[in-house]
Amino acid sequence: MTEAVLTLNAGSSSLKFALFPARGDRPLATGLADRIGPEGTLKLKGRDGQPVAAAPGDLRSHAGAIRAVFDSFRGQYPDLTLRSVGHRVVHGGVSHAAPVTVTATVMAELEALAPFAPLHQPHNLTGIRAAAEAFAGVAQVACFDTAFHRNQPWINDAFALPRALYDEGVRRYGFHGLSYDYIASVLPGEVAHGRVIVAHLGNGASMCALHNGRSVASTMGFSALDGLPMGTRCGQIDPGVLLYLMDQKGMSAAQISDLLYRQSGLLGLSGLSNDMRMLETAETPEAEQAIDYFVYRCQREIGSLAAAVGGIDALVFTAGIGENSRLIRARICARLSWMGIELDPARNADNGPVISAAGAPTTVMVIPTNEELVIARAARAAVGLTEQEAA
Ligand SMILES: Nc1ncnc2c1ncn2[C@@H]1O[C@H](COP(=O)(O)OP(=O)(O)O)[C@@H](O)[C@H]1O
Ligand SMILES: CC(=O)OP(=O)(O)O
Ligand SMILES: [Mg+2]
Repeated sequence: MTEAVLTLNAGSSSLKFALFPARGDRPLATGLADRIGPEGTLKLKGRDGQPVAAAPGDLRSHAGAIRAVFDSFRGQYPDLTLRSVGHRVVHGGVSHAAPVTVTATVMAELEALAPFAPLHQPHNLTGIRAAAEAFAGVAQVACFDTAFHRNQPWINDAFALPRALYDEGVRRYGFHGLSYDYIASVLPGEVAHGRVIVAHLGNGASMCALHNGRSVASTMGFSALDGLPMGTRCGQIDPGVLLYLMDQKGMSAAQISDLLYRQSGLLGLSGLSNDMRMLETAETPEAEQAIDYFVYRCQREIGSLAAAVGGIDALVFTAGIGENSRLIRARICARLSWMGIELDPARNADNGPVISAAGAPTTVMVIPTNEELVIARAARAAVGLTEQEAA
């Protein structure tokens, strides 16, 4: 019998899967269901990363896609027993500082948080409902992007608004916590207990200042819009702009939401693409300005987070841009020599793990993130599977 846990990361139109064994860090298989609906597609990879044929299935719904993925995995592992399903859930609100097994009460609580993360949370909950339908009786475990930040000091949790708003949940939650949790768990000994800034630079992008492996401050706040500019999100913005859009241009909340979440950031500035790879090769002045803006805001946020923890021992790059773009890393670090940051160009070209120059006071690293593994560990723990690595 192959005992396994499934992890699920639900986006608006895609679902990422990984099947993990009862013990060990390497997935047995991974999958991506894209454009769920009439034109849904399913791509699967085996343990060696090679593509595997998908079983036929109904990709019009999330539940259908989940079943098709699991049937495909069962084709590879005929004696597969699923012990639990772990889900990335973007928002856990004020109370969830750890993963939780989903009950009807928990589900109602998470539904009530949907207005706080309108473009992420509903999809996460669809994933939970679909998995519960596809695998009746199997534990569904919610793992929150916000949980890792819940113990930040009040001063980083609050806005300078009337207290009643704080009390009703208008706080700086911070996101990408599963990614930061993973990075904190693999930091090398000499920096693990120190002060570290982790730059999660993907399509969504944020940074987090860690001290002794715990989150002290982060760039995202109440929503996943704040802080750094992103693929299509604006990042930090003067709230006066929103008042102007409402009062003077008569824009509705839905229109403003679409503008800030889907039409801004790298896409809005470049007029070309949200994809950093494309901007790096495009030779338009607007694409260059979009990169300049991204780099500059990264530098400013690093300075701000360093101030929050009183100076740093290490800077870690992760996620799509952070792991792969030597250009962006070099450009961000170029103006940070005042913080003891100096890159070794050859190490940077090799994508790390250590990319700082020998003898530089601040260690700079590239560490690939692994949100799936954090989810898998929580899904195992929830059903009492222990974590010793299989021999
Ligand atoms: N080699 C590369 N050079 C520059 N950017 C890259 C490279 N590989 C991936 N990226 C960028 O990483 C981003 C996607 O990051 P990812 O962490 O996968 O995002 P998400 O999980 O939020 O969808 C895109 O902007 C993509 O262009
Ligand atoms: C919270 C968040 O921004 O997530 P993502 O980067 O997956 O959009
Ligand atoms: Mg991501």
